[in-house]
Amino acid sequence: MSAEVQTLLQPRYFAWFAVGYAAYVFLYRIILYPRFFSPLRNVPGPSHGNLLLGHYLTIVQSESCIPQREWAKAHGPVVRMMGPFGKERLIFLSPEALHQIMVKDWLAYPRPQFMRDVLGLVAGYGLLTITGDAHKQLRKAMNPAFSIPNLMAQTDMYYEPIEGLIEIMKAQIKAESAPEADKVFAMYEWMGKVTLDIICDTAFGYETDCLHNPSNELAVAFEQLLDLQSGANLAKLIAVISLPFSARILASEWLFRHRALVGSLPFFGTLENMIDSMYRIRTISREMLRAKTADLSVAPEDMTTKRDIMSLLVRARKAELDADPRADAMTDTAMVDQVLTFLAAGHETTASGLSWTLWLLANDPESQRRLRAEVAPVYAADPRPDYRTLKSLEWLDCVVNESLRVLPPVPLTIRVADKTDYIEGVKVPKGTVLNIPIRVINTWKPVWGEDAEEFHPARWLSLPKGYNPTFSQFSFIAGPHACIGKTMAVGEMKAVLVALIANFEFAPAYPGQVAHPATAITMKPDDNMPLRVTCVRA
Ligand code: HEM
Repeated sequence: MSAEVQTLLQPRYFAWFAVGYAAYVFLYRIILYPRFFSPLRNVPGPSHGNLLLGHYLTIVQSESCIPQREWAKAHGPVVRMMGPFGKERLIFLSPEALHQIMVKDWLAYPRPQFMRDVLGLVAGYGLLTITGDAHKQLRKAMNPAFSIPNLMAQTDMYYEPIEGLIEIMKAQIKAESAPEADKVFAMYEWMGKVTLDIICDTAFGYETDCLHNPSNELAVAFEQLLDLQSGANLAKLIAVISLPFSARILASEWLFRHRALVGSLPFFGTLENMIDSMYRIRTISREMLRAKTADLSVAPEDMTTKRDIMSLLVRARKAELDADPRADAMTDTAMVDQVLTFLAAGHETTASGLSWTLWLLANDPESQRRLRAEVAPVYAADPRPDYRTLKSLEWLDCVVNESLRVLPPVPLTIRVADKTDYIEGVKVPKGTVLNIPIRVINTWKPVWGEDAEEFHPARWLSLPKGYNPTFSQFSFIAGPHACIGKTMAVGEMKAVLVALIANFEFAPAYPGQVAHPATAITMKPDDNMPLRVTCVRA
């Protein structure tokens, strides 16, 4: 080694290099580049925000999508905002841009790695985390479970949990000694139980009955996980997950056994409960899979019955291995991840959608009365309306569409540009993170008018001129990554609402009640949505 190289390797020179590099990052990447050199520097948007963190803290500490909505109002449908360390982010709202990002060039705009890692951890490495050919293949295998004939056959399975819910609520109201016989229910908690029972039964043929069994392990673990949902905890998770190998370590048995270590850490302590609940949910999913694999009725030729999600997966794997025992079939761990994806994606979203709908109806007695007038005779004729009947109820359709528009359970999604390209005439450099603020798109005044942020179900009876059926109400997004469970979720919400509205009247729990949407991945009421419930049907 030459003397010059030896000199350069001395610790004090290393320190100088480190200081020089940090100064370069700070001065050039964080201050100079976004202001003077970036091709995005002239895209309209808010001023640069915090020197180091940009608008990150504003976003994490605010109600979901509210800052983005204000920026879009001030700057228009293409907005530049700042992420941490000088990283620029773009917001796009127009149908043309959304079509390019989500539909036409979807492969060039995947979910960013940190998002896939977070989703993989809390919702399994499945449809939500893969892309390209692997995604196309899995989606094709899953589609039959969400076909209209399958959903029509499935609708009747929603009613056992729904009837259980109605019975419990009536009994609890009756037990109240107050003469007006009403009771405040934490509706989000009850919606969580009913949707968990429904998804476990319809998707996995697994009976949880968390409605009657509050200590059900799966329900308790999900409750614990959802209680931790907040922008701050999500930020901690993203910080941890960006470390190498952390995603796998966080899901490992070793960390579960040593989770107390995490609990003792300052700042990151809350991750202990997250590790605990995620591990328990995985264990139960593994049990569901084991039971299903052992169920001999899930035979490859049995295509008429057992079209639930897990049977489809188990059957596809069995057929693959029967044809070639050395085939590279899905492992048990990969199958558990699929189970987790459907449990997580299909349960809490629908519970939040239902809770927000009840909240909006509680604050709009006229819309609620009109809904009751529509559904009560249907319910009286048959308390288990089928798929077609649910679909035919016009006002119910307006209410569900409008609630999902104003308070979408998934308020925001993110993509990253995998190549440099132009969107809406803006040159978007490779690596730019794109914000798709669903809540802002859904309440965009140039499309929906001045009252865009208000709940008016009647607007669906006469849609505005600028309405685009794919991109104006974007709650399930569009394109190859669009929600596979959309039709199921809407049908399930309608079935629950028919029974609830036919039997009960909903009002705010106390005067001046305000809703507080808490967001991490989904947007849920952070106070479990207490509502005052009165029985209107014996
Ligand atoms: C009101 C209820 C629901 C809402 C608002 C909703 C919304 C969404 C959204 C916005 C996405 C796209 C996420 C992204 O790409 O960033 C998505 C994807 C997905 N949803 Fe839903 N969802 C709901 C219910 C369900 C149900 C009931 C299921 C299944 C039983 C489900 C399964 C999935 C899956 C598997 C994906 C990933 C699709 C893919 O990438 O191919 N969802 N959902």
